[in-house]
Order: sequence, then structure tokens, then C-alpha cells
Amino acid sequence: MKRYDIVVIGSGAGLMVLEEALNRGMKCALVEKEKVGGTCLTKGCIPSKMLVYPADFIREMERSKRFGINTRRPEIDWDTISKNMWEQINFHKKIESNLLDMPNLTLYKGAAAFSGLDELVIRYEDNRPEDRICGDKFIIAAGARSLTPFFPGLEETGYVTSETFFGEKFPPKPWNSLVIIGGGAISMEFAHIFSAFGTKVTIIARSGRLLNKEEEEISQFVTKQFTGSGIQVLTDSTVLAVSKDWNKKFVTVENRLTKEKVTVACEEIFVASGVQSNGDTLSLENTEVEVDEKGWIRTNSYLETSQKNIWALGDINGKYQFRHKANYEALILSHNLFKDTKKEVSYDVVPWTIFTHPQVAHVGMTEKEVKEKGILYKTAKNYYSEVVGGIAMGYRKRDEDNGFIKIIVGQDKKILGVHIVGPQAAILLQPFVYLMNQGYQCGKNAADCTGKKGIEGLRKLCPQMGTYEPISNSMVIHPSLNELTAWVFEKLEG
Ligand SMILES: Cc1cc2nc3c(=O)[nH]c(=O)nc-3n(C[C@H](O)[C@H](O)[C@H](O)COP(=O)(O)OP(=O)(O)OC[C@H]3O[C@@H](n4cnc5c(N)ncnc54)[C@H](O)[C@@H]3O)c2cc1C
Ligand SMILES: NC(=O)c1ccc[n+]([C@@H]2O[C@H](COP(=O)([O-])OP(=O)(O)OC[C@H]3O[C@@H](n4cnc5c(N)ncnc54)[C@H](O)[C@@H]3O)[C@@H](O)[C@H]2O)c1
Repeated sequence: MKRYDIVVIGSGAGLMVLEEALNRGMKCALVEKEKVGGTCLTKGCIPSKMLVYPADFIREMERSKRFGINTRRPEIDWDTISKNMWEQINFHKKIESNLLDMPNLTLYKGAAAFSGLDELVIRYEDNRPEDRICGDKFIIAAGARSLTPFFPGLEETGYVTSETFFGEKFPPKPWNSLVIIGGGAISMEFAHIFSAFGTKVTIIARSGRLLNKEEEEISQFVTKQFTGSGIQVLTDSTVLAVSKDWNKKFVTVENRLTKEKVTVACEEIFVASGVQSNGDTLSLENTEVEVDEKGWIRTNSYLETSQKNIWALGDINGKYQFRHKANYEALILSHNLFKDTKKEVSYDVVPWTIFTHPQVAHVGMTEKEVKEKGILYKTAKNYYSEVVGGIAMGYRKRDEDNGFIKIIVGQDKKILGVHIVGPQAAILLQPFVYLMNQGYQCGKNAADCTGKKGIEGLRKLCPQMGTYEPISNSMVIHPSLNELTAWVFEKLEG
């Protein structure tokens, strides 16, 4: 049986650890059952954003008359949009061929499952004989996949998920009508994309509001924008049945509160109701790796699992399923595996953006979370219509799409949460992430930096750390949208 120094399962963020191991001359194996590059490249962040940008552009053209530019309804060149998207996905071929040329690396294009504490069996779709390999260290970076709940009639009717959309069910042209089941990130981004391309979109969400991890007022704001652009939103809804006739599909839902039933007809159904762990494909019962009640692999702050030669990172640990979080963990794990010291992960400052129109960006706690923790806090809001950058874009005080930033800060001026809805929200949010992380590395090893132990010692030396003071003491480029996020602090009362 072939033995490797490091075996990586999954070629998304797992590739980053693999690269570090190869740079150190280690003998490595990579096992990947699908396209090399993982979800983000082949069926997630990257191809979806190739569709989001043209959709944003359409929505911006629609509102351009506000600042004096009249346009006609743009014509959608689906072939070009799709071509650009597939070019990104097809990058997986180049990555694969580069990996095949790497000395010290064996790429196994099959599905890995543990057959012992340090052994894997690799099975192939084309019925080639299985391979068996063993290793000193295993990195599980096998991600997650769509979770499709049981709805009567769904399987017989047929549907798409993000996997099949970026695969065999990619439509030859935008659908005429689409029902999306789910009210989270995937649902909202696809609703934005297809509604901008002219599809009649209906969102069916089980919860009481869309984007229920966001500030309530941001959920409401986005929902209003969506309904204003013609998207039908059914919240508090349970799918009762799915069916089809010769050219249409039907989804019957019941409102949990009113018990009212409606049937929505559509050309296609997109299920985006969350994800499940790929841990169940790995025969973890043959290891000592523990999973939680939902099947996510338990990892500690060093990304160690409960078995000493196995580590896990990315979506499969169930924590904040974003590619930037997986990348961050891959860097920390590479450090822990290949350097003499150990670093801990911290999930105190995990940002994200939902790429809808308007964009939604989030870091830190919501107001509700701060309240629940009993922290004394203040909040303030600033609207796009209050800065020249926003006014020039056509935003006025009473406009329904006049987005805003909402900040939540502690009594000690520490930034606790920042929430932005509107143009360029992701870019505007990022500086807050840096500020909130100020002193992070030092804080973990405060004794090295200051001679005093712990983050509290460090903050005594530098009370400004993690506060918003660097923003309020800085010049802000005028007139730019940065004024939206800098001047909000002037609105804090008390
Ligand atoms: C439509 C969509 C849009 C998204 N947009 C964004 C975004 O804009 N920003 C963002 O930050 N995140 C986004 N995400 C989430 C992001 O894609 C994931 O958080 C990220 O890709 C997780 O990386 P990973 O390395 O943990 O897992 P993955 O990238 O999923 O890699 C896991 C790999 O393991 C392979 N694998 C699984 N089981 C086995 C097995 N038994 N044997 C061998 N191989 C196996 C899989 O085939 C896969 O290639 C999006 C996700 C989706 C679905
Ligand atoms: N921009 C981004 O960063 C981005 C974009 C897309 C996806 N992602 C990631 O991909 C992952 C998967 O996204 P997702 O949108 O599938 O998951 P999600 O957890 O964000 O949302 C799932 C939604 O489906 C709803 N739901 C669950 N069961 C339902 C049912 N039976 N009927 C109706 N609604 C139901 C839930 O209430 C929730 O609103 C997320 O973890 C997300 O972080 C990130």
C-alpha cells in the first residue's frame, strides 16, 4: 500500500495546505471526487458572481434615469454571460493538469473513505478497481453539499440545486419563471440574478423573514427592494406538494400563520434550503473523528479533530461556511502543521456579503445578539442620501432604496457590529474588519509583544485597539462613499 506524508481530501481550500506541504518536499496525495478546485470555483462563489455582475448592471441601468441617463431595457446576451461563467469553471482543467505535473504529488480522482485510522479506500465512478493508500497525516477539507428536504412530488417533478445548475441543468436561456425554495444566501443571489434577467421569480421561505441572520431592518429593506422589482416573496411558508403537467411545474405552499394555501406555477424549481456535511461520505465510523449531531466534524481551535493524525477545515466543520473562512483556516492549519509554534483560530470577526442588489455586508454581532449578551451599546445609522457619493448616484432621503450603514459600538468605543445595505457594501465593510482585528495576533501572544499576559493587558497599553477611533481621527476622501461609513460615528449620541 502506498504511504504518504500528507493526504488531503477535497481540493477547495484543501489545496492551500497541499501547496505548503509540497513546498516542503513532502510526499503528498490529493483525493478529489469531482472537479478540482472545489465548490467556490466550480459551483459556488466564482461562477455565481459571473452572473451577479451583469444582473447588478441591469438594475443600475434601470435606476440611471434618476441621475439623468435614459436607457432602454437592455438585451441579455445569455451566450456571452454563460461563456464567461464557464470559462471560470473550466479553470479546473488547468489546475488539474498543473497538479498532475507536480513532483511528489499523486492526484486520485475518486471518492475517499476511511478504512482504518490511517488508511483510505478510493473508489472510482467508472468502476476502475479501488485504490488503498495510507498516510501519516490527513487533512479533511471535503466541504458540504446541498440539503434537499423531502417535499411530496419533488423528485418526480425534477428540480435544480446549485450543483446541478452549474452542471447538467444549466439552462440554455433564462427561465420564464422560477420558484426558489429557501430564504438564505443562495436563494437571494439567484433571485436577484434571474429576476434581473427577466425571469418571474417566487421565493418560498420557511422562516418569517428572508436573510434571517441579518439585522431585521436589513432583511425588511432587501425584501422591499425584491418585491419592488417584481419578485414574489412567500415567508412562513411550508411546501406541501410539488407536481408538473406537460410544460409547467407547480409548488403548493401553506402559510404557517394564516393556513392559506397557494399554488405557484413555474418553469423550474431551485432548491436552496441549506447544506449538509460531506462527512457521511468518508466512513468516519472507521476513525476516532467525532462529528456533531448534524454530521459536521468537530474541530478545536487548532483545527485538530478528536483523532490526533487528522485535521479538518472549511465548510465541513460547520462553522461560517464562506470561502474566505476556509482560506483563513487553511493558512492557520498550514502554520500549525509545518511550523514549530501553534496558532489558534478565532471566529470573533467573520465578515460576509450577500451579493444581491442591494448588497448586504455584515461583520460582528447584530443588535439582538449584543442585547442578549447584556453588553451596553450604542447604535447609529447613516444613509447613502446623506453623502455626496450617494447623492451623485441618485439616492435621496425618501427613496425606498436609500440604503444605509448601521453600527453597533460598546461603551468603550469598541466596534461590535457593522451592517451595510446598498452599493459597494462589501468594499465599504472591509476596513471595519481590519480595525476589529487590530492587535489580534498580538492579543493571542500578548506576552511576546508586551510582556503582559492576555488581550486585556494589551488593551491597557493601547486602549484604542479595536475601537472606531482610527476612523474618526482620519481624513476621509471627499466626496467618496467612504463618508457614509466614516461619518456614521458622528451620529452616535451620548
Ligand atoms: C452557489 C454558491 C455561492 C457561494 N458564494 C459564496 C461567496 O460569494 N463567498 C463566499 O465566501 N462563499 C460562497 N459560497 C460558499 C463557499 O463556496 C464555500 O464556503 C467554500 O467553497 C468551502 O470550501 P471548502 O474547501 O471547505 O469545501 P469545497 O470547496 O466544497 O471543497 C470540498 C471538495 O471535497 C470534495 N469531496 C467531498 N467529499 C469527498 C470524498 N469523500 N472524497 C473525495 N473528495 C470529496 C468535493 O468534491 C469538493 O470539491 C458559495 C456557495 C455556493 C454553493
Ligand atoms: N455570498 C456568500 O457568501 C454566499 C452565497 C451563497 C452561498 N453561501 C454559503 O452557502 C451556504 C448554503 O447557502 P444556502 O442559501 O443554501 O443556505 P442558508 O443556510 O443560508 O439558507 C437556507 C435557507 O433555507 C431555508 N429553508 C430550510 N429548509 C426549508 C424548507 N423546507 N422550506 C423552505 N425554506 C427552507 C432556511 O430557513 C434558510 O433561510 C451557506 O452556508 C452560505 O454561507 C455564501
